[in-house]
Amino acid sequence: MTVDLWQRGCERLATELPEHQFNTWIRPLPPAQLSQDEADAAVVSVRVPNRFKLDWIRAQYAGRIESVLSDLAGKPVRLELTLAPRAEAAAPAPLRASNGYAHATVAAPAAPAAAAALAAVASVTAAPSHPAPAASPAPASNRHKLNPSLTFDTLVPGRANQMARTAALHVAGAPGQMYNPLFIYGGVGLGKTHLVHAVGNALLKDRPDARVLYLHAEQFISDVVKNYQRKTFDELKAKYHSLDLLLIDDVQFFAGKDRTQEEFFNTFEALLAKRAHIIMTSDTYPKGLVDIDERLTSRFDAGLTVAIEPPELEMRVAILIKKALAEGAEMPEDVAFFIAKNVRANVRELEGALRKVLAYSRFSQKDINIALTRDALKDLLSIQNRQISVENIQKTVADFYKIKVADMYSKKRPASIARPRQIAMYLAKDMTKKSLPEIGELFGGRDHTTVLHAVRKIADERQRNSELNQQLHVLEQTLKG
Ligand SMILES: Nc1ncnc2c1ncn2[C@@H]1O[C@H](COP(=O)(O)OP(=O)(O)OP(=O)(O)O)[C@@H](O)[C@H]1O
Repeated sequence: MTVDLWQRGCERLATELPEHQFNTWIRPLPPAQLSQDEADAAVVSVRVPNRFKLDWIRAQYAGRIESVLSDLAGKPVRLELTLAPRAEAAAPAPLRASNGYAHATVAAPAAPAAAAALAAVASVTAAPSHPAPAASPAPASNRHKLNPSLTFDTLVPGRANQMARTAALHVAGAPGQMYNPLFIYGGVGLGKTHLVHAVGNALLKDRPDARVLYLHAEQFISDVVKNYQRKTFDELKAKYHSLDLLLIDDVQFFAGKDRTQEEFFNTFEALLAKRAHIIMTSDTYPKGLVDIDERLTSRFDAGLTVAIEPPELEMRVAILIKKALAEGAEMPEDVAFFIAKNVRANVRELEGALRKVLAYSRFSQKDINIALTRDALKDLLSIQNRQISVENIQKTVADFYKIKVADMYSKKRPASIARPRQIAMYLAKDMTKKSLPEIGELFGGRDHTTVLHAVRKIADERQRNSELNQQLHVLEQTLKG
């Protein structure tokens, strides 16, 4: 009866929630238990594997779940979320492993309640640190690979990295406890490496004797090869299995490397067994990794998987201002907006543009303003202007959503066509210098108010819908070549 109610509730939620939200938060939950409270009201209890997920589900979805269940049961149903016991939480959820659901981008919090929940999680890190696992002093070599300038202080927070940053802060404050392993994924240059270094640096500040190792997946591969040739696997074990915190970047590089995967699996199991923490980064979510054994990918997904998204405009501006200050330069806000509007790919490119502007200003001994910035970035800006035309946008968007280019000018209205058309209008306004009437003309002689409506709608939705934001980001990158 309960399972049935819960099952039906899930089926309903699957149709009402965006797919990636359902797959990330609701689908992995185990079947619920039904009971009655003192007032004889129905209570549905669900066990959630960790506090982070519990806070998030409570803040974001509890009301929705209750109303769906109440509706289906024909009477009020109260949802009770409880933490699963450790052993239960640590096991990879069989449902996830077997059904291969798409573990997509984690949505950024929209409601204040969610922000409060996150703040509550973050504040846990301020508590005194947990007792360190018994360890002899760390060999100095175990700490060498951390970059001391990549800290939480130098990482600009924003919607794009909110979940990942909060989880990372939590791990830094209480390694070996929750979110183990922590799996951080996202596109190039979005701050994954920065974040994992920040955890390592924070832990070492707190516990200088902790054994922390940061390395790129390729270094692990070459270590395995070296030890394989020399038949010195005990050395490999001694190096990795003794760590308190392993930070490993770009695990997608393990693809097709069977022996490495086997060794990593052993390392992984050994570290988790002694409650050492593992943080991994990758360009995709665990189930999206190719040529990596499912035995590994399901373990990657067994702790917490979070995305880092491309930063939105305001965050790009904040990053520019902060990085300029760190270089001893003052960046006027209008200039920061100008650069941020023109350089959107990722933070690394943003840094590149900033370096050019700062160098140009120093070299010409002029203050930083828009005119100087235009000059400094003229190559970059002219490449953009040359490449992006409305026709190009229409073709790219039509290809992306698998509709005909002709549908961009047609009067057809089904959502499968109208929405890509609105997206193309939005991009046309954002990425070209064309006016609303000109864009309307190029979209089959539509009125400028139609274009305006599309531009506003997509811009607004982009703020709230991380899946759309990702798609737009891909389109923007494609258009910029
Ligand atoms: N939120 C941020 N605040 C400040 N600096 C940032 C932020 N995000 C990224 N950066 C900076 O951008 C640069 C690129 O970041 P990083 O190397 O961490 O990216 P990545 O996601 O690991 O990329 P890749 O997949 O290419 O390794 C670094 O210099 C980093 O310090």
